[in-house]
Amino acid sequence: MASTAVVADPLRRPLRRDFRESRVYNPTVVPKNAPLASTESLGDAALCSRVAATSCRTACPTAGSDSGRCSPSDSSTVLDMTPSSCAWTACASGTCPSSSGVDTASSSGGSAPAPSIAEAEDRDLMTLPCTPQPGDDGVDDPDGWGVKSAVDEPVNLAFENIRYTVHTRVRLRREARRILHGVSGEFRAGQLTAIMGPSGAGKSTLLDVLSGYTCWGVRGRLLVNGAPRDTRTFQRQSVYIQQDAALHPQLTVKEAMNVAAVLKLGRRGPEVQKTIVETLESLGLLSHIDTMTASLSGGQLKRLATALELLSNPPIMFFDEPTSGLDSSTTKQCVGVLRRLARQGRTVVCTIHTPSALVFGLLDQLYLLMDGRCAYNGHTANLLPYLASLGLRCPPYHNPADFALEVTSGDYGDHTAALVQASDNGRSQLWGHTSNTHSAEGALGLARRGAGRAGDADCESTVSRMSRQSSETASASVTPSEGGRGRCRRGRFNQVYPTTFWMQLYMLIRRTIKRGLRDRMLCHSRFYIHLVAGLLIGALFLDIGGDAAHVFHNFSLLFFSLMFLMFTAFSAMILAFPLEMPIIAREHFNRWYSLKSYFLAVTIADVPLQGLCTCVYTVIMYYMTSQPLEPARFIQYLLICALVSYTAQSIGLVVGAAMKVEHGVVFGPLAILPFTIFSGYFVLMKDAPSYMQWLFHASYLKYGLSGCMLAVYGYGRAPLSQCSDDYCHFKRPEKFLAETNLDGGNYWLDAVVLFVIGSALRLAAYFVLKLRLRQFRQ
Ligand SMILES: Nc1ncnc2c1ncn2[C@@H]1O[C@H](COP(=O)(O)OP(=O)(O)OP(=O)(O)O)[C@@H](O)[C@H]1O
Repeated sequence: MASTAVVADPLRRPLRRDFRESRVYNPTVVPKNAPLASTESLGDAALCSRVAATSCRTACPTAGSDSGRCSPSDSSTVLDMTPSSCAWTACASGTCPSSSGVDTASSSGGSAPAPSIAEAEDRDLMTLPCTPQPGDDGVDDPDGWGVKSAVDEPVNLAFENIRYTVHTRVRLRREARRILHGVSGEFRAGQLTAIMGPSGAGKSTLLDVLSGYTCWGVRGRLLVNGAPRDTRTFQRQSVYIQQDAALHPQLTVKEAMNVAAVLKLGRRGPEVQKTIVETLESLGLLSHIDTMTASLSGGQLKRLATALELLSNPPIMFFDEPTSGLDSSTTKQCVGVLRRLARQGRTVVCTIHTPSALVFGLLDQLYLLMDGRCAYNGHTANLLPYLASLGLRCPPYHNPADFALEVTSGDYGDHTAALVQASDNGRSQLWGHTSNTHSAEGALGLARRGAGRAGDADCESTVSRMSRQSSETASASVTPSEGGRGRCRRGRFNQVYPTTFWMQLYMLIRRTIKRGLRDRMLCHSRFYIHLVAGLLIGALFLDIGGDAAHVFHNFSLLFFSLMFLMFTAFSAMILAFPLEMPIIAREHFNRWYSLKSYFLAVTIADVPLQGLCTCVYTVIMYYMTSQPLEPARFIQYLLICALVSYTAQSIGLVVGAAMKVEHGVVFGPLAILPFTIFSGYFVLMKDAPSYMQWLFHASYLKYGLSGCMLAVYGYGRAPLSQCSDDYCHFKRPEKFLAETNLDGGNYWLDAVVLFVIGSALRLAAYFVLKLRLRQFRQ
């Protein structure tokens, strides 16, 4: 009976309690020399209990069985398929959770309602003085996926009447489309909640909305620990790990963790290193600490994405399809990790597709969506009774998760109205709790103790309260809520980050340079392309620079060189943002850094490489083609080339920020071609129709070409000494400048205009990126 007290009052458990500690929660309750259940029987008992909640086929262990092994249930149980119809008996008398010891409603040795998987596991954990087993939440844990640290402040999240509308264009008409139709619910600390539903039901959308990732177009009420959600605080409390674990492939696990630690914790040192090691160890990644991210498996990538966000020990974690692409064993382990995170007092919410019966049993709460409405909101163990109450009986030998999806997909007819009504679109609390569940009551306890702001001593559901308030004020349906436009904008872009702007910039520049150096395609090949092109062009136009007979060829050479540098600089940049967008979205959303520091880092980090490439090409070409070997002229020429590269990079940044890779590759060159036409090389400005001459002023390449020509031929250059023809009309350089309409030019003005255009475009690229990021999240 001692253990009864423990289980009956889970609220007394300390908040900062390691999951493993729960096994010996109250050592005084259980005598030291109490008989222990065998490892085997415990494992089987846990397994039996898990299956009990999901499928009664193998749920009911033989009453009084010492072995504790599962035995097939009788046919009536099979047909009934409701967990409550299953008998639950202790697996090993005296040590395992006896019915009398756990549930006061069930008498010793008699039949008691079958616990859910969560109940059974937690019962095991809370009452048994057993030796810690691998996978102490009931999941086999060969990799040691235990998670150690508990949260400081648990957080309950409630939402009421959430509506989300998107605006799409159909045949040039803007049409509003409602994705979420006034759903409500509550996700509690200490529980693992899964959002399930058929494809397109709105699972990811709901997660996006609840996490704050999507906020434009959202209406409804969101409460955190009973108080209206404060976006900034919530950002600090929560992390969102999206479906595709977008990570930098060129970093090792350790490097990725180090960057995350500095940016998320704002400090380094031995303490932080210890945290990193512990986090990696707890997620089974320590042995891969020096592995490049690109070499990690899908499951390891997802774990790394979790580890990165776990560093800041957030009390709320959102996971979008964390098990997608994983095999059944890894899926089980992955959900086991989420469950452990929840057991440490976190609110863990994930979307999941067709979980197996075993995985389904690891979930605490289920939020079932169909067509943007809530079909069920309650404990996983109550799902089948709930459906049965609506006349939807799960066929024998069927996975309850599959059955729920079939029902919501319409395989058994259209039950949308009945399901939405029965769940009151998520408001109903009828199915939320099972008696004696660690999860539910534990969460309530956490909420009571940790969430003082809620001040909700009588455990009245936040949703119920919100509903009541809504009906009292009768304004819920029209009140622009926390998700409203203005709040959304302010909240997202004026965040407070754990580190200063300069530290973010420093870390991001370091990371970008490191990645760049390891990216052979973008870094090494870029360098060699410039080297080879310099040699080729130098060989083709060998020694023509000082020959008055080849002034026009030299003009073409200088123009081509500008074009070459322009295209290479542009091409390198159009890929920068589109490929990184998922990473930027995740890291920026999870408060690693501001967009400003990221943008600046990306643009600064490319300067050394682009500068080196420009120098390599220019030096080789300049020397081989015998341009004037005067330091001032060479420096002026190099500067103009660098400024053209800078401006072309800026255009690449604008295109990269505005378009997807595939669009950028097609439309990008079109964005820079007009600059070449209006550069003054093909048609002189004075020869163009007067109504088109302004376009020459808008072409930055015109300033580049003018600057180059002035650097090479301008400012009183002496007549060319060489003339390989009988007659050389342009022996005097100023004559050629006059011919090309460049004689009145000013080198420094060209340089300044180029710099201004390049900088203005960069600023534009920043705002385009900001806009794009916003669209990316819609
Ligand atoms: N920005 C948007 N514009 C137009 N429609 C959208 C937008 N976002 C979501 N939708 C639509 O809303 C519905 C729900 O999308 P969501 O991605 O949330 O579904 P889901 O349940 O997560 O699906 P899946 O399981 O296939 O990932 C889909 O029909 C989708 O096409």
